[in-house]
Amino acid sequence: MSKNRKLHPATIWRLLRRLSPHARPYRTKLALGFLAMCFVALAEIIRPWPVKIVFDGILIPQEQPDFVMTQVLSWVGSGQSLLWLCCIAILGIAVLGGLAGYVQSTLIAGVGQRVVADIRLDLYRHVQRLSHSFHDSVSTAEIVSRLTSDVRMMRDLLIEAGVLFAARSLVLIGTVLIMALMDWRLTLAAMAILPALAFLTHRYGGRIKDAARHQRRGEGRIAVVMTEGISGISLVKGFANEAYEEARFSEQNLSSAEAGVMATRISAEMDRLVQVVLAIGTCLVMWYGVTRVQAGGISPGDLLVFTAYLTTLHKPIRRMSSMSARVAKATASGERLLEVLDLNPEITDRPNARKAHSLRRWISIIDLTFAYPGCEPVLKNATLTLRAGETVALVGPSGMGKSSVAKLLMRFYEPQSGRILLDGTDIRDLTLDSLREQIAVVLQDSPLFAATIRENIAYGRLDADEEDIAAAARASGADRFIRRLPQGYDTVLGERGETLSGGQRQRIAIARALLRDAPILILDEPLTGLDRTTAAELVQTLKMISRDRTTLLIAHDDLTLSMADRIVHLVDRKFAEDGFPPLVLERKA
Ligand SMILES: Nc1ncnc2c1ncn2[C@@H]1O[C@H](COP(=O)(O)OP(=O)(O)OP(=O)(O)O)[C@@H](O)[C@H]1O
Repeated sequence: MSKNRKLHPATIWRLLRRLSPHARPYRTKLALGFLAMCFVALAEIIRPWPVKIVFDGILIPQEQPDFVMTQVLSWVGSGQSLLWLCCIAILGIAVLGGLAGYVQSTLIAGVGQRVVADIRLDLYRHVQRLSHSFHDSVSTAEIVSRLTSDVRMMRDLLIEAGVLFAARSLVLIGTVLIMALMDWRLTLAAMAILPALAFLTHRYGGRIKDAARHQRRGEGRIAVVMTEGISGISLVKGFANEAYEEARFSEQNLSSAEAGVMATRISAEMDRLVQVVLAIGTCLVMWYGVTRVQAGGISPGDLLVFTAYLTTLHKPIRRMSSMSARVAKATASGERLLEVLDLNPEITDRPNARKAHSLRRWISIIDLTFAYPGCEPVLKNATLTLRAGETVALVGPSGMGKSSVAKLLMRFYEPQSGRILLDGTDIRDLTLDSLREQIAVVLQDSPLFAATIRENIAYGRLDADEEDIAAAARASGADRFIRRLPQGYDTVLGERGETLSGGQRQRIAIARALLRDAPILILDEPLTGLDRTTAAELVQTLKMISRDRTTLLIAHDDLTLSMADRIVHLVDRKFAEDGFPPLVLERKA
């Protein structure tokens, strides 16, 4: 049996400790919920007593009534008024118990929802801050699944394990206490099945957790296949690969469903065995209880209370066993959440990092060696200087590492050795935010959001006003086509800006970069996929905006290269100035 097949109390404890701070702000509501829960437990415990009183006071009056009966009889007498009192008590218990139950459920469910929202926010914040290496290794859909369904399962853990466990324990302890006061021998007989129930819960909990973990993983994979199939719908249709996608989806779908069926089957199997054990318990109590009544140890009313209690007792025990299954499922989700929460961003601010105030904006890459985890180095002892305000074009065969240089400049990754200096300061001694504030980026396919054009441009500087946004759009040449759109700047774009043409998307991306007004500009193949006329127009715009900025231009084509002051080749993991044999490119006059 694998280590994970059991329901580990230590894991639950670790999860509760880690996640319970989120419940702390709701202490008052939880306390009120707990109070209501005590009322529910009390109602549950006193529920069978009016019937016992009717039995032992009216139907089969006892010669030697017990303490409770003596008190009731001396108070109310044994006539019609006792029957009335019992009826009113039954009603009262139902109404008040129901009310307390309502308060308990609504308060606790409300807190549960809020706690889930807080945990989700925390996780989202954390995921946003994790380094690129994490995002390289985990798919978007997988992250989304952790943020949604796994977090939802946490509510089960916090509420089920933390709160309802307490409620059910209260009922259990109270009932056992009263039973023991009434007749300890009969109580022992009723308790005889507890070890069997505990064993079943323990044994099946681990298996259910295992199956649930498989199901959750399967759901994560479904989300991945689904996201890819839907977001890449043009590709799927273009290659007429609908049937292939369907088969891929169907395989994951089936495997997740099978894991779900397995979890349900194990749950049902456990339920069946629990029922049998409970029936054995009832037989024991009935048999021994009748003997005790005949021997005069307890009254017939007491036996009635006992059998009623047995059902009361069974309920929390049964719920606890099904709860253990839910907790097991939630623990599997919780572990997945902790896996993410326990990760620390690899790239963070150094303790004495200071803010970047780039004045001259020259960049020196010195003796830099960099490799992606587990890969061959992309750069090896590479050295390059970008003087303040110049546009340096980086050229080289595809896959050589040009974009990686840009990512290293933005400190998305850490080099294995060497340094990158900004105005003479190692970028690792600058705060990450201030470093990235110095840089504006235009990529070959800059991502746009499914938001308005205005919001997409303003993403470059969130506090930009209307005039700044329009000015940036005018400078990038986007203003003309935006104004022709029926909703202008309020036009909501399709996912990833797909309702615009490639050239229009690039102009919006340039406007966004312009709005940032950063001293350093990274242009990573900004004209890819554009026709010659559009590209030529954009080159003019880019030339204008890169004039006073230190610009790293990653390019292949001569049109883009015409913007460069200097051309540098990336060959054999090093930078080399122009004139390198495979590419004969002229230095710009
Ligand atoms: N996140 C990553 N993890 C591992 N390897 C990566 C990662 N990103 C890029 N690579 C690899 O590093 C190498 C350099 O990639 P990079 O994107 O920097 O090349 P490039 O010169 O910009 O290519 P292109 O001109 O085609 O855009 C490639 O071999 C690529 O497969």
